[in-house]
Amino acid sequence: MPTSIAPSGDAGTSHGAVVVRDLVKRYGGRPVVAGLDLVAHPGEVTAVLGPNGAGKTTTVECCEGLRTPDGGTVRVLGLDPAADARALRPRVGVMLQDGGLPTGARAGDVLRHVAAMYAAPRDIGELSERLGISTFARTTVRRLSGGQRQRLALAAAVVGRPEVVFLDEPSAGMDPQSRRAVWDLVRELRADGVAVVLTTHLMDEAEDLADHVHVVDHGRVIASGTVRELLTARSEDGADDGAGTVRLDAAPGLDPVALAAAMPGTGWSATADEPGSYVLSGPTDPRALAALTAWLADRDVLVQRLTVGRRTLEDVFLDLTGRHLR
Ligand SMILES: Nc1ncnc2c1ncn2[C@@H]1O[C@H](COP(=O)(O)OP(=O)(O)OP(=O)(O)O)[C@@H](O)[C@H]1O
Repeated sequence: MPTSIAPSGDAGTSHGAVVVRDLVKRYGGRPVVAGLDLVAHPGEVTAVLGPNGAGKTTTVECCEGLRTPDGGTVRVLGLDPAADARALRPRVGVMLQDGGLPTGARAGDVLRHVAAMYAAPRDIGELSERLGISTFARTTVRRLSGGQRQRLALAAAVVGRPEVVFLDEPSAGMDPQSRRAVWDLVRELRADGVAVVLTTHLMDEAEDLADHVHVVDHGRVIASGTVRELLTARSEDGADDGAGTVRLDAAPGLDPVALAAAMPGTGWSATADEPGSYVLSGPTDPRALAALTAWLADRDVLVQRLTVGRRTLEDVFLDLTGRHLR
């Protein structure tokens, strides 16, 4: 594996609003969560980032007490989510991927009903306004669009002023304006000291919001750290991977190892994404690009497209697994 980014070191501590240790969950004998560790702290956004089927939702559902783990331990605010469900209910907010909302009720009534279950709920009018719920408050849930349901589910998750909030793909299917409203609300929750656990396969969501990211694949955390730590992680040979990515389209069949070796310094890695499409990661500067184009010219290879960009969590995932997040 072309990296030495370590899974979270703090997963072994007992501190944290959410502490998951060595979690195992099987479906039909198949482990979909296979020894997963993570910790989420108050006043932080913790992102669980991974491709479809990585085990993110299953992990969060174990934290919510909706699934029973087959192994390992899960503690939320120091309590067992299954055994202590009653004590946790007023302290934990949950936004499920499918909304989990009663489909026959009107949106506004759903929110009022949920708010009434809490001792000191948020101001419903203010929450509805900022999430744009007022515009569809009289519409029944079954007639709402996917994005509207998401916003209602988010409002229902936070209306009771929880200490911990689990948000599963919170901005999936939303237009840019709604997404901004959701992200602003998440930042406000963090500022209020809430522990926010966010599952997503959207790298920009994780990059923009998360204080700490756990990258999950095949039911395990394969890398963990702040976004900055992950983007500037050091490769196995100790060289700095740097902050740059060069994407190159040219003839298929170029050797990625030779491509990386053509670059100045030791901090370069390269992968052949698909035939004729290459991604190089390393300290991108004018000298590096000159070396690359000279190497290609020496081999009479015509560049069809060459783009230079900053490294993203997508690149980190690609480096770790050889696959794309989506
Ligand atoms: N109730 C279930 N019974 C059987 N298999 C399940 C069940 N729930 C989930 N799975 C399987 O477990 C694996 C992990 O699913 P999970 O929903 O946890 O992944 P995910 O990372 O949240 O993916 P996505 O981003 O698509 O939501 C998938 O292969 C899924 O098909």
